[in-house]
Amino acid sequence: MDKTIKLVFQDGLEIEGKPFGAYTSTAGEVVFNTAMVGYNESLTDPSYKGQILVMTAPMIGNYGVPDDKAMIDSVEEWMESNQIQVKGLVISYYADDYSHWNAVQKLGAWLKSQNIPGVYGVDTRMIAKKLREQGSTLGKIVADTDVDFYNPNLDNLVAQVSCKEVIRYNEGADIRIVLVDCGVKNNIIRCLVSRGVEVIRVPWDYNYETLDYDGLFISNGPGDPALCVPTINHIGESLKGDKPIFGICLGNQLVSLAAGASTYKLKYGHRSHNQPVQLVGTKRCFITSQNHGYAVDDSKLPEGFTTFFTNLNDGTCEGIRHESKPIFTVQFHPEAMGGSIDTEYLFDEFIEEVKKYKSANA
Ligand SMILES: N[C@@H](CCC(=O)O)C(=O)O
Repeated sequence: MDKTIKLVFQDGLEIEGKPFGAYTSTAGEVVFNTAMVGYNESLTDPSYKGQILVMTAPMIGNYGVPDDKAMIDSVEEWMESNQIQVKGLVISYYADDYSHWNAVQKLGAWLKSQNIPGVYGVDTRMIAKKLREQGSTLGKIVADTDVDFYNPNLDNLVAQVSCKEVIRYNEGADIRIVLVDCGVKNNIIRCLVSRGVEVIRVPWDYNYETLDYDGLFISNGPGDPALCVPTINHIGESLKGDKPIFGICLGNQLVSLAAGASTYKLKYGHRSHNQPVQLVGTKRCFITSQNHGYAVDDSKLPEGFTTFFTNLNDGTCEGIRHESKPIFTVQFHPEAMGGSIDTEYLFDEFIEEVKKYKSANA
């Protein structure tokens, strides 16, 4: 008889599916992503640490998996980090046969090689509707043995995915950017390096004020932002100075917390590549790539800060900026990967601000 595998929710709902990837049990927070493409990028995005990812695109696996070991300029060429970060993957139709010019293996084989279970043959749109109505919930994938539910948001996931030592890219360039790695996606490094700057990637709790640098970047990352106390304290010190600061996703939340704002958990988060955001004060809308469960409460921002972008679906805060200093942060992902690149220009604006700062302080 063919093996089966179950997705079990905390409220008792059990959904039986077919296994692919590793035949093993796991637990985490169940989240859904409605993007039509980008499963390789999502699976390796460190912000998904501790989560069981439900992808609602009807067919997954059809374009295979590229070489996850291939490197360009010291970062994985095709992936967003050096390993699969999700705890498990749940999809509707699994395409075991793949066809794409850069694919080297099947999705199922790749999951198996990293001991990550997959469930297919389930109604992922029903699961998305359930999570939208009830909110994010814990769940588990049960193969041969049962496991306990696990809440990743109680753990310091950032410490697990951050680099352990300082890494420099494009060393010797004129402009030096400190990148606080809370679980950085590789495309953020690519977006900075391709603009000709040196990137000094430091661990999440590193005291970067000991370094010689011109601009500060705070990365994306997993879990509850309020747990990143050392990072928040370091950013608090930086906010007193004049160096340009740019933060993405968790970076937006950490800069906001350091400034004195608060964060809260959204009912089910934003995870897709078609989230519309409005640049406050204009009628300009950008389509953005997103992956987050928490948000900044902009109903009471600290003095000097104002809302940068607003989500046009639910009105939530999509970033803040300082009224007089070159400090701005966004909840969405301007580096995309996969997703729309409408807002990649924010990297250019950041580097321009850093250049201005550097020449004014030369
Ligand atoms: N972990 C945070 C940030 C996600 C990210 O940086 O991608 C959240 O879920 O809201």
